[in-house]
Amino acid sequence: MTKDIIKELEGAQTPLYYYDLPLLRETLSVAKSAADRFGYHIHYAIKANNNPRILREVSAKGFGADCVSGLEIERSIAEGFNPSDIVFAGVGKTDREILIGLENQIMSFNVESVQELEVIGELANKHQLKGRIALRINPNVDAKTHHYITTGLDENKFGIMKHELSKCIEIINANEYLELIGLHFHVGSQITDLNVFKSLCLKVNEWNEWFYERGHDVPVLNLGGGLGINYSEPDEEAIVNFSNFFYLFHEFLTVRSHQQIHFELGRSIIANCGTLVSRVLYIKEGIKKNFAILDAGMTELLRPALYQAYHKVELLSDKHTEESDTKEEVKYDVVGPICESSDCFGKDVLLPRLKRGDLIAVRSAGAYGEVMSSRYNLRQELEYFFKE
Ligand SMILES: Cc1ncc(COP(=O)(O)O)c(C=O)c1O
Ligand SMILES: N[C@@H](CCCC[NH3+])C(=O)O
Repeated sequence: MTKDIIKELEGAQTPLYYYDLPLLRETLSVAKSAADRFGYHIHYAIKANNNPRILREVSAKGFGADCVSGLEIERSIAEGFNPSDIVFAGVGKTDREILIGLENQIMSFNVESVQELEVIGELANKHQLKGRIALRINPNVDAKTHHYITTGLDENKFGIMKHELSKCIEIINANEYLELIGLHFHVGSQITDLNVFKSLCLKVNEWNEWFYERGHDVPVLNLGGGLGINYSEPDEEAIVNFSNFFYLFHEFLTVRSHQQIHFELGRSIIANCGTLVSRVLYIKEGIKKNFAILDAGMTELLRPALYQAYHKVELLSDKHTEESDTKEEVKYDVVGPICESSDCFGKDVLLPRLKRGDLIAVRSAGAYGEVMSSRYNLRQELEYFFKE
């Protein structure tokens, strides 16, 4: 963050979400050109951040959208995404949400159970609207990430059970309003070990072959998202290595010439473009610990409390260092104001000696930050700052 922006933030109401739009544009360009090299398609996972200003930037670059609710579909269309580039996943789609997808003729329903497929079939029939289907298969690949954000194991609720796939094919074949367009996979989020994606490719190859042998030469293979970022180095690695990621799929996927490869990327696109900016309310020097109490808490950024996730915490106000004659550093538990002991952004965080009013940045908060915020404790509405 440049000095002039920090100056502007000094006078702003906190807590606020700061979004770096030039970095977002650069990230989108890098991701797109890395994907274009292999003719791959990217759908931005709206669930990571559905702020309308962000969505407009993403849709303007020609990305598709990956949605998990009817309202996400409606918002993405309102913010410029083309319905024919929208995919719709989720284990609990309501009839109303399915109808939104059908009426907008989205690219595909990523179907997660036999019953859901039956309901989509009934509604498609009733309204005489085509429902394009991608069957979400649970490939039983360990994403080696936090167990709360692992989705592709047999014990997870996501995807259709292997023994029910033949039944799905029967349902689709029997309904002229259903069309099988593809297979969908997603094994988890914040995956930093690329070998996980290699294992996924090998499973996808098997399933692609399995369907082909049964007469279904599906045009679309959707590999989901999950590419992780480096939370420790938000400046040094502001943009993840999309080239390596896509190259891996190029190397290990066996694809027939007409098949299109799709991805659903959320975190890797938006995480580093967002920072939660907060102010130190109080410093409490305890017996065993020093606490820096911020005006932001788990209500603004839930990830540390929910997944013990690491986010880099930094002092923003540079006037602090100019004024201070020592470079003394102190360890703080950086906590929020919420009545929960898990309301903590970091323990024993080494920071310059803080004082009331200092601005604090909680980095890499662009993905699953604002969207997971809540009004618990009747918190005030979030504020925003967009770097243009
Ligand atoms: C089905 C599906 N697709 C895409 C994503 C986006 O994942 P990420 O933000 O890790 O790229 C998720 C979230 O994990 C998901 O559940
Ligand atoms: N909300 C999670 C990721 C879940 C992704 C959606 N399946 C996080 O903050 O890391």
